[in-house]
Amino acid sequence: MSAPQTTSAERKWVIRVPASSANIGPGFDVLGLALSRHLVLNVTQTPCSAADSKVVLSYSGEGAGEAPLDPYKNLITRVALYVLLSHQLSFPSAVVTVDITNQVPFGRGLGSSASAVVAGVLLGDALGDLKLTEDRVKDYALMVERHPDNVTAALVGGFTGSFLRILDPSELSPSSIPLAEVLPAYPANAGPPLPGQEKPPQPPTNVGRHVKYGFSKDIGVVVVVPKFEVATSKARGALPEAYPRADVVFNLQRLAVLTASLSASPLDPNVIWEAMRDKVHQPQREGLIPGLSKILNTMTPTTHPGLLGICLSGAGPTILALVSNESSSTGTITTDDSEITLGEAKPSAQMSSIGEAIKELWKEEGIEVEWLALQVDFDGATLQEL
Ligand SMILES: Nc1ncnc2c1ncn2[C@@H]1O[C@H](COP(=O)(O)OP(=O)(O)OP(=O)(O)O)[C@@H](O)[C@H]1O
Ligand SMILES: N[C@@H](CCO)C(=O)O
Repeated sequence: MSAPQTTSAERKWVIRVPASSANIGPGFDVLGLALSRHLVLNVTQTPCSAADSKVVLSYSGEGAGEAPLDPYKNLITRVALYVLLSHQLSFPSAVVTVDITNQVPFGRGLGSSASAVVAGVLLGDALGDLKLTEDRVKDYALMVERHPDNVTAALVGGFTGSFLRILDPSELSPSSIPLAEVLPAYPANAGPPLPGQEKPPQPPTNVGRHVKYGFSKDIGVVVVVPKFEVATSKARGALPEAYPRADVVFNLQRLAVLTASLSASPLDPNVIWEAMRDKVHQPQREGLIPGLSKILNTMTPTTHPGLLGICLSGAGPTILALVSNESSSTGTITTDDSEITLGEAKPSAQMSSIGEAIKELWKEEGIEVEWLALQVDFDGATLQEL
């Protein structure tokens, strides 16, 4: 490994990555929608001697108290270190402070790990002065989070479709290294990797490919977030290895219609609602998310005017409802339960009634929830040097 890079002046960056919802019904491991909640890193790098070098994390918001503050254990800084090591670099000879503010709840199906991984790649990019392209950032993120739906939406923003490319034999070895080698577990008395150790290869190029679909500005988003977590690994463990052909066709037909129907004018609630139904992951996850099928089948455009479609968000347990946006605006408001701020949408009467209706249905299952009115984040991840 080369000596850590040295710097001559203080540098500061802000890294901002949106939350995301994956699948959007039939698009399992394909579709993603970036949402207006954010993970924000304020980073300062102050030059110092190699002996005084350190990385200091502070953390507030979602996951505070749970996310490690040791830079060799925190997901964000471990990913940054992976990017640096694969360029034969390490953390710089500097005091690096990373102030993390997180609005993306853990394990709820709102893409917290994808936001953290994308933020980590951008942190490594900044600290190593690597000037990675967007595609290269995606390659690194996909080496850690190995399905592309949340990562793509968090990185590029908006409504996305993505796939993993079939790799040539020559590319297979760097892409198939185990996650434990990409992100090694450092010892309990954590410290930097020893020189000569832990040099993961750089990923192949263009590991994932994506498109951005149109998404009507007339659509608002209500997310209903239960007060319990479902780990993505557990939710994936609930899925079978093989599916009946009829179920695959059911999803493919709806996926094709859904991607175009969300940018149509006028929006057709009956088409969108039906196109957001799924047979390959939602029914299988019912056991982990009590009341899921009841809610998805009870809430329709007929019973709840303004509702366009409804689905599980990512691996759950959050439910995502797309709602006609016409009378909402962005701002700060107070509801019965909480103050809603920071880019969330001021809910229209229809959004409020849909959020409350889902909350009531979940109450019947003994599950407490919080609902939020959000908008789509069309910008995606940003790295800004101050
Ligand atoms: N900001 C963060 N800082 C550190 N670790 C994080 C951060 N965000 C997420 N993580 C890690 O990722 C885990 C959550 O990942 P998981 O894939 O289970 O859920 P999710 O990404 O929120 O859901 P989904 O992928 O279904 O949208 C957390 O328990 C934590 O270990
Ligand atoms: N497509 C993934 C999203 C979760 O990260 C799943 O549903 O398991």
